[in-house]
Amino acid sequence: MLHSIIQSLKGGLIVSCQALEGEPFYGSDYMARFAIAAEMGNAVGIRANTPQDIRAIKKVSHLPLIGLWKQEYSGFDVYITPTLQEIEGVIAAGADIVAMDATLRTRPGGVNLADIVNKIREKHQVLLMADVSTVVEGEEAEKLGFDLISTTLSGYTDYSPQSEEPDIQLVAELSRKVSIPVLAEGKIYTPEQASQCIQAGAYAVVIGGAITRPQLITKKFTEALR
Ligand SMILES: CC(=O)N[C@H](C=O)[C@@H](O)[C@H](O)[C@H](O)COP(=O)(O)O
Repeated sequence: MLHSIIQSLKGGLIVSCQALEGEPFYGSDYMARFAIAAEMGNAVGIRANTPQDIRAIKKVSHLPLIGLWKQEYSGFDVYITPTLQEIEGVIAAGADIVAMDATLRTRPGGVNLADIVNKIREKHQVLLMADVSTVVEGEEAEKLGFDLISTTLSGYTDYSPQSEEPDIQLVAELSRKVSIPVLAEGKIYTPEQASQCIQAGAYAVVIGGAITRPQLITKKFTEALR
């Protein structure tokens, strides 16, 4: 079952349906509609933030769902599903895959990533996705027993390349160096870039803003007219 979920993502597009408070499309109903639109466009999976959005999407879509829960803890940089509490919340909401920060940065509560992975494995049958920003973090995630890796955090840690472009080099290098699937995620704005990621070795591609954040899409066009 878990293996067939991974298989079903191969070579496909996963749409990240996320809006934070303050964004025009903030709200689980909007996210559910984006998920329906993604399915109509032949996406193979959905990525979603918060138990509330995950539940709303699960009601309208049968696509595999990568769940996360962004939470900020004062004094810590890690915010994507940072502690066991958020992980349990995402699993309880019905996510098929739990995405979490798998950087080597200090986590709230001082808990280490290996302990977190072991604790989930003892209790749950769920796939684990490591959101990383470097090759070393990806290699470490494979050793810890993650099922998939995503390049989500490249450009969002202060020691990874700060670029407006997708980190295709990271996708390529990681795909060569680890044996678990590597997903390309972050700053992919065009179909050509998505295709380049697959050619570079990505198992699948995750796109968020370019599909589900209309204010960002609009800005790309208005900037081109300047
Ligand atoms: C860094 C971070 O917090 N990334 C988040 C992870 O879930 C989302 O805000 C992104 O939308 C997602 O990764 C897809 O990326 P992009 O929207 O660039 O296509």
